[in-house]
Amino acid sequence: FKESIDLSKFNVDKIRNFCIIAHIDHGKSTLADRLLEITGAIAKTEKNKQVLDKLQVERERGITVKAQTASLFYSHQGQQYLLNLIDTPGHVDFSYEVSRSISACQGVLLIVDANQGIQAQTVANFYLAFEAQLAIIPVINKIDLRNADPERVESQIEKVFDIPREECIRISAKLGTNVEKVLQAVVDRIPPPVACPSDPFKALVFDSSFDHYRGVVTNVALFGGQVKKGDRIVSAYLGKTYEGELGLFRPDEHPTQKLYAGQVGYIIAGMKDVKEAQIGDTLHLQERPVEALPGFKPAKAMVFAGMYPMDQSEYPGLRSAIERLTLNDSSVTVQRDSSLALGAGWRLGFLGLLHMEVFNQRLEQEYNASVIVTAPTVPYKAILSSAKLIKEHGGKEITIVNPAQFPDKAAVSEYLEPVVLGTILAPDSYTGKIMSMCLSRRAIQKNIVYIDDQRVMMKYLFPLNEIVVDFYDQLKSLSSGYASFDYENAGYQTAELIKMDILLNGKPVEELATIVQRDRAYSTGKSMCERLKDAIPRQMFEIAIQAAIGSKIIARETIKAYRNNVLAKCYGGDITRKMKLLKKQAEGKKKMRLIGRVEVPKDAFINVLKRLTSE
Ligand SMILES: Nc1nc2c(ncn2[C@@H]2O[C@H](COP(=O)(O)OP(=O)(O)OP(=O)(O)O)[C@@H](O)[C@H]2O)c(=O)[nH]1
Repeated sequence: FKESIDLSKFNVDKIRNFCIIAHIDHGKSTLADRLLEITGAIAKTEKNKQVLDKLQVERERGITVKAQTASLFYSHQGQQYLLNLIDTPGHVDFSYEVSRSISACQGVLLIVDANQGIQAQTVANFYLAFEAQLAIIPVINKIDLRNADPERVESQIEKVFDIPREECIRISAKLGTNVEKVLQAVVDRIPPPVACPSDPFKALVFDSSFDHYRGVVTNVALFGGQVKKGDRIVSAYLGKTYEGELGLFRPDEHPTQKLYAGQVGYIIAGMKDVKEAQIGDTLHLQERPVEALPGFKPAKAMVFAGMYPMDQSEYPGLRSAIERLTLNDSSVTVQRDSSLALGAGWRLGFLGLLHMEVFNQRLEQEYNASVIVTAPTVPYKAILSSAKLIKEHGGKEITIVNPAQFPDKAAVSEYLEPVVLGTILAPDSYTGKIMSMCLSRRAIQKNIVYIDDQRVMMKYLFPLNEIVVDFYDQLKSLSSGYASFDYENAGYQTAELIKMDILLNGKPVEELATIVQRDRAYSTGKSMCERLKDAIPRQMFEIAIQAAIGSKIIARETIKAYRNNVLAKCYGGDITRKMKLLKKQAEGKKKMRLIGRVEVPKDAFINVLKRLTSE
């Protein structure tokens, strides 16, 4: 599809910018594919299934990670329209991407599965769109399913979102039923963008990606004026000047000579690093500066984990893989780190646990890197009381992402932990079980309502630390898969935090220090000692494994002494066999770390660090 497109004929009133929001698996990508087919952007073949889900991990997991954009041409009542579909990811961790996609739109298609009804992310996404004052078109999908119950879903939509049921469009994205009606609704119900063609060029950068050949591709929405190929463009954020190519996504890049007010497209301006393409930045012409649009708050990493190469010789390879991946995902923060046991590595910050898993999976799949990932932690804060430390840090408040930086209680007036507001939707028969699970995770109930005669919506304030590991899995399993969960950040609360050390024969093991909730210290300490006991082989002397808070020991395990004589296996005098065994033992030792006199195999660290908080 490479014919030249004359964009000048699309006045602002012929443009609609919209995105599709939905709970995971409710059919967003399938509907997007149908819209692309109907408008001729892609051919109708099996191969084109889920064109907007480009990454391998997306196809495999069936989730959208990175938002994509597509411009569609659509005739309605004798008029040609330019519809810009901005795809959005469908998981809690990526709600940041959803909100930035929304900022380039005037309306959304809110998809709800006709069988499953409203789920947690439907609610979260609805509020993002509602607060941004977008037109919301409710679409009930999968009406072809045998147990579809669109009536009931319409009642839920009326009750929870206060949208009249008559506004719902019932479709089957799979079969294409009523999809045309969706396009008509986009034209009829979503207002055109507010953008004045006679204003100076002003564009919002709402996303960016990295192309190995051409550098950074910025996705832009034009809030005013026009821009042509070769114009000198300035980024308001950095003040740098660029010159670039431009075009539309169809959904592949389709170069054009110009982009006009109200349109959505891309600019490739020779930026080398996505960090130059700040999301929320404003672009303008060099000779016509404009006032910058209100930007976004930068995405905040909420889950941190160490990443190390399996073997130090793989360090350079892993480094370049991480660099390349973060080029395309500016929400990952990277800091160099090193551990005595695991060698040189990084401490990476992610938006959430799934974000971390997806990143990890992409490292392995796309870059063939094998990595050790340590147990995730959340960013705690400390309010300092020691004048000396305040001076050192240049402020009272510090964020702690690494136990090694944990300031002593004597220098701190208050510790804080991040909290999130979680929404759970589930059939009411599971309410009791869910409530007691939430309670055991220190959650405070904020609200509970029935969205119909069988389904309950509960809101809880959770310490983030309590949901960062296996919360979602546990919720799914205790509700036989029927509960859904979403959360938004809700600031910080006071917490009783302490640093727990692990000692081997009295010597602290730096990489096993952890920050724990005071009343969890005992159980965490006990479980770490037990794990270490299993992971460290017996040695020639007794080994004491202890968990300690300051000088107080709170848990202990003992590994009995054992005479590890490898040569005992060789009876007779085969000297080469003896040499081989000795060499093997020496190699094994290289992979060990000596703590005091105790030899700890690398695997022991991996086992303890990896699974540490999963109980
Ligand atoms: N029966 C039926 N199945 C559908 C329909 N629409 C989508 N599906 C199926 O539902 C599953 C999820 O659809 P997707 O389009 O991948 O869902 P999604 O919302 O894009 O998922 P995320 O991108 O991860 O949020 C797929 O197996 C689709 O084939 C429909 O109208 N009817």
